[in-house]
Amino acid sequence: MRTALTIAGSDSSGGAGIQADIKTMTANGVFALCAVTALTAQNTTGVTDIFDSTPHFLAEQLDAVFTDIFPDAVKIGMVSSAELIETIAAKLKEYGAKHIVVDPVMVATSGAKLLRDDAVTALCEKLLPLAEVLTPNIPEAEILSGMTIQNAADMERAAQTISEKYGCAVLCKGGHQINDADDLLWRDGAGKWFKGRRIDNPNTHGTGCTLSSAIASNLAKGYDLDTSVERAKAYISGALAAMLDLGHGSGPMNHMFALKGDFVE
Ligand SMILES: Nc1ncnc2c1ncn2[C@@H]1O[C@H](COP(=O)(O)OP(=O)(O)OP(=O)(O)O)[C@@H](O)[C@H]1O
Ligand SMILES: Cc1ncc(CO)c(N)n1
Repeated sequence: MRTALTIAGSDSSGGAGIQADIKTMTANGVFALCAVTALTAQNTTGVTDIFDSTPHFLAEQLDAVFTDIFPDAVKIGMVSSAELIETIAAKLKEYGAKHIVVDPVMVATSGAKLLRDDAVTALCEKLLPLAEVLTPNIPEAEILSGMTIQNAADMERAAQTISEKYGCAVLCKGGHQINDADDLLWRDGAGKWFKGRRIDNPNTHGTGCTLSSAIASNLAKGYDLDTSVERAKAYISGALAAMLDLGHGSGPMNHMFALKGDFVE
């Protein structure tokens, strides 16, 4: 069985972060490994508190994983401080990790800030150059490119700028602002649009975590990047289309939409 590692924060509401990643990897047929960067006290209406792992304890988790079950792909999500980012970058280099997907998580769907301002530089200098693909949404792409994005042409310019700056592919997500379900992949000097069917579902908590984990799962299984993005979009469309409705805010998706009924021996 292929394996994928998520390095991310825990979401107590189960819809984003490590929990979304593990469900996504499992649903996509790979064995999920995890290293927790932080605990968040969070639900569908917001984040009330964050408790960071120490850099030492994060390094211990990464050593434990890489020296035993070497992951076929790695997904990185919420990492709130420069010290934790530096720890991850050093360990990924030490072990020669492959197929690294970085979701540059900065702000939660609910508006909570998940990355400290002083950590943006560490993210850009240490982690982004290790990535095979980055998956920013529009506000994140604006910060990483230093440009304002108002339309599809701006998305293309920003993705190209980020890709050239950090030497990796960039999947800029149209998200909830421009072309809801249309994402742009910029790689090797050219852009390709992945058009999605817009699903009228207000419950989008954890969509970014889910998409990046689905891409990592497909890379782990040996698919090329274009195919991995295509398959990840099909997966997230299925999870959104299942129309789960939990909680008082923007709720989680049904990651297990393809499971049929209860397990019986
Ligand atoms: N209503 C929708 N219908 C279909 N696909 C959608 C919809 N909303 C988002 N998506 C898709 O979900 C994926 C994640 O994109 P999104 O822009 O929501 O990420 P994000 O803003 O990083 O997520 P998060 O809210 O978890 O931080 C993308 O592939 C996007 O096209
Ligand atoms: C732990 C965690 N990671 C990422 C996100 C982004 O959706 C979130 N809300 N919570």
